[in-house]
Amino acid sequence: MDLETAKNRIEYLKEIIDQHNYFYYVKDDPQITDQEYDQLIRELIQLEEQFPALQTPDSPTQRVGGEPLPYFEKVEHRIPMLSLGNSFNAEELRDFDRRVRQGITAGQPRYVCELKIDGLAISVRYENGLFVQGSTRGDGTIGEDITQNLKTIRSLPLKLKQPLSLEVRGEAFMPRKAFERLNRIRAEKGEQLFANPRNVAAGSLRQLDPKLAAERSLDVFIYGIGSIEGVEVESHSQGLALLGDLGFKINPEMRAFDDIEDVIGFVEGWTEKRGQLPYDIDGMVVKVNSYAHQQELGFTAKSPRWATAYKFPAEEAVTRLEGIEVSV
Ligand SMILES: NC(=O)c1cc2c(=O)c3cc(F)ccc3oc2nc1N
Repeated sequence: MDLETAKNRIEYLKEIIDQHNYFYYVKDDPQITDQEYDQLIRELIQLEEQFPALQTPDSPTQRVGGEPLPYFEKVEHRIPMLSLGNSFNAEELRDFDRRVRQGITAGQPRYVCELKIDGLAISVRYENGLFVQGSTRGDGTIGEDITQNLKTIRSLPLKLKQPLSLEVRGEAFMPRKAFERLNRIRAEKGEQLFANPRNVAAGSLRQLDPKLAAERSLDVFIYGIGSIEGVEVESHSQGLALLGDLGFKINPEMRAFDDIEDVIGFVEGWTEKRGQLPYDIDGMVVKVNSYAHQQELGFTAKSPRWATAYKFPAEEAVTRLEGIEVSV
């Protein structure tokens, strides 16, 4: 095969494998069998080995990086990654609503409510549509560069559907089934079990060997735009729709409401239902939808005034201790 033919075949294979990655890992709706997929990947690996000059960083074969890193570089967030203030009950959500209404000068607030995924907050930067860097929140201003580990998360695109330059925020997590499978294997080996999926996700992404991260079946939901060039976005819901169109995995359970009483009904409804989800959530996030309203409301030293995390009441973890029941 000559270079030109190989170049065309490699471009075709990258495109088709990216599409099938999207269907399988982002839409959870595979269009071909695993065998057909593996055949495509194997052909691309062979062609890139035969024609090394044609291998590019955004190739699906580049997801599991090279050798373990000696340490993580530091990354300064251009837009600080803040943390959410908490609301613990309906009355505190009403207080949040009152503060929002006092803080905006025009219009009524519209709220977007999302599941609060219990994982590790990450920031991912794309330039002209290509994944260039991923980092942890760190202290909100300085995080750790975990690019090599984040590239192993198949639901995080290496190449966007449009060549945009932007920075997105999301939560990397371990699905509960993967967590249970991992602990079963550790139990068989007599190793200490992990306490919860969140610890495993954080631990897997903050260790230095990308091959280990690649084995942990991690996943991600993208929940916000840190910064974006060349596109006017006016609201959080519009931003999420754009992120979905670009190929990001967006959590489908978000809902928008105009009345805080409806927000309260929605978040309290999830207190019971959360056990049905294939991943852990530790609450709900309520955000003011309009970016103009968010701009007016601004931030405290460490949190946005336009969002709050509704924390579920602590689950009654009942343990049997020498025959008596205690709630912890
Ligand atoms: N864990 C989450 O599922 C989740 C977390 C955050 C944040 O931490 C967060 C922090 C901010 F300063 C602003 C918005 C945010 O929105 C968020 N939205 C989410 N869905």
